Amino acid sequence: MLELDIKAHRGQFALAASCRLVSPWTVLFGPSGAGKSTILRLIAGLDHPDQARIVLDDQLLTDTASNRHIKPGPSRCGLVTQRPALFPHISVAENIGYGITNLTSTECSQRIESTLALVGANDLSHRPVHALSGGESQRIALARALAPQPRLLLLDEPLSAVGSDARDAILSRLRTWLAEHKIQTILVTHDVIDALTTDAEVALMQEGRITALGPAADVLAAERNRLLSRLQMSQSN
Ligand SMILES: Nc1ncnc2c1ncn2[C@@H]1O[C@H](COP(=O)(O)OP(=O)(O)OP(=O)(O)O)[C@@H](O)[C@H]1O
Repeated sequence: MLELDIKAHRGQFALAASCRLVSPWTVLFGPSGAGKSTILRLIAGLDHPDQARIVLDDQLLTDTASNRHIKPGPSRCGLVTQRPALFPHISVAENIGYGITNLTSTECSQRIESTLALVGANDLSHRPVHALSGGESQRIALARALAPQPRLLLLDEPLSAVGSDARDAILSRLRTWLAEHKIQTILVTHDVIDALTTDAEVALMQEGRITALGPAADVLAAERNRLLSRLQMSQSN
C-alpha cells in the first residue's frame, strides 16, 4: 500500500494530492498538464515538495515534518520517464545491470537476460545505445528499472513509442511478473484501452488533485463511452 499526502508548487501550478493506493497496479490517468509526471517525480524523491508524507507499506519514503527521506534511486523506487535517458557510453546489457547490487556476476547476467525477455528485447543485449530506435530505448529503460527489483515502480508512459501489439504483450507479462515479485506499480498512460484492458485500479488526476480512485470500468466509464461512440461513428461513415 502506498500512502500519499503531498503539496507542491511549480510556477502557477499547485499540486495537492492525498490518497491511499492499495492495489498493486494503479493507472494514473488525466489530461495533459494535470500533474501526473510531477507527482511521480515527487514520489521518486527527485523534486522537493512544500510538504509531504509518503509511506510504502511499512517504509517511510518521505516525511517533511520530521525531515526524513530515502534518497532517490533503486533503494527507494524504480522510475521510467517519458524520455528514456540511457547511459550512452555503455552497452544495453551494462545499462540494465547498472542498478543491480548484491548478485554474483553469473546471477547478474541471468537477471539481465530474464529482464530483457520480459520486455521482449533479448536480441538487443549487445547493441550500442546509440543504435536503438525510440521504442527499443523505451524497452531498455523499462528493463533497467525492473532489473534491481525495487519495491515500488513508477512508469511515466513507458511504452508510448512501442506498437500496440508489442505493448499489450509486454504489459501482460509485466503484470504477472510484478505480482510474483510483489512490486507495487503506478503507470501513467493517456491510453484508455491500456487502463481498461489491464483491469486496473485507476486514479484520475485533474488540475493537481486526485479526483477519483477506483476500478477502471467505473472511473473511466465516460472515457470508454466516448471511445465507443467514436468507433461507432467511424464504422457508420
Ligand atoms: N518547473 C516548472 N515550472 C513551472 N511549471 C511547471 C514546472 N514543472 C511542471 N510545471 C507545470 O505543471 C503542470 C503539470 O505538469 P506535468 O508535467 O506534471 O503534467 P502531466 O499531467 O504529466 O502532463 P502530460 O500528460 O502532458 O505529460 C503543467 O502545467 C506544467 O506546465
